[in-house]
Amino acid sequence: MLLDDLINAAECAMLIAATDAWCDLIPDSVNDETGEKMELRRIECHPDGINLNGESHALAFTILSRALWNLQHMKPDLVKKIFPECGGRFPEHLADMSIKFSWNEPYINRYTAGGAFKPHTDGEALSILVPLSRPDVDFRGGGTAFWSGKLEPDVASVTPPSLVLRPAAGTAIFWRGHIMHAGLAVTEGVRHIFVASFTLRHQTESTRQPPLAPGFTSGPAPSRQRRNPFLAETVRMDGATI
Ligand SMILES: O=C(O)CCC(=O)C(=O)O
Ligand SMILES: [Fe+2]
Repeated sequence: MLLDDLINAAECAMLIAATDAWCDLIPDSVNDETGEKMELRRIECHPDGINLNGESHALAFTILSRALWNLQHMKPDLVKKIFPECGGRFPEHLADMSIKFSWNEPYINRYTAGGAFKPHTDGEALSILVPLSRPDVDFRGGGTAFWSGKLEPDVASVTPPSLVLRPAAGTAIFWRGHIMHAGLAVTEGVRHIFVASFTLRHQTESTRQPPLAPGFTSGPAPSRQRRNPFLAETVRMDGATI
């Protein structure tokens, strides 16, 4: 499924600049066996991260909340199927959910000429990928390939894909975690994408309420009114939320 303009041009440019600055700072990864430079670098852009600038990490969270917001309005029935953890009452139950990412995702993948990502499945409930750079302007080749049906990665790598998507920068691609896909080789230029695979899960009491620092009191139990989990809330020293 495709969703136009999830990230605007200025936001794409900001994420690209932050990624390139990080790559300039940290020497290129080198293949341990061959000693060659890796043409695919994966830079963490986690909402809780600190490696890029603050705007990038905040934007990662915004991108995901925008994506879920749009999905729940455009495809409510599909979203109920994808996230059965929400008890079929998405989005009301979103307030009780937290995001469990695959590995250290979200990442920004940066492909230079020759860079590719072999066929694989992401394994979580939902994957979202947003190209940040412009096909045929910033890079040539590349794109995301998909295979329909059940096949092993080594079979997929010698089978023509069923679909290749090379959408405009800022357009989101969504797919389910069991679908075989790959990043096709970039032939020229640099291709940047934002990518995250995740499942929603219930927050436990321990994730909901971190232990208080010495000197702080927890105050009365918070009320169970529904809140938008994407809005930050401030807890006063007496425990009330403002
Ligand atoms: O580059 C692409 O189009 C695919 C990237 C991907 O599948 C991933 O990072 O998990
Ligand atoms: Fe993937």
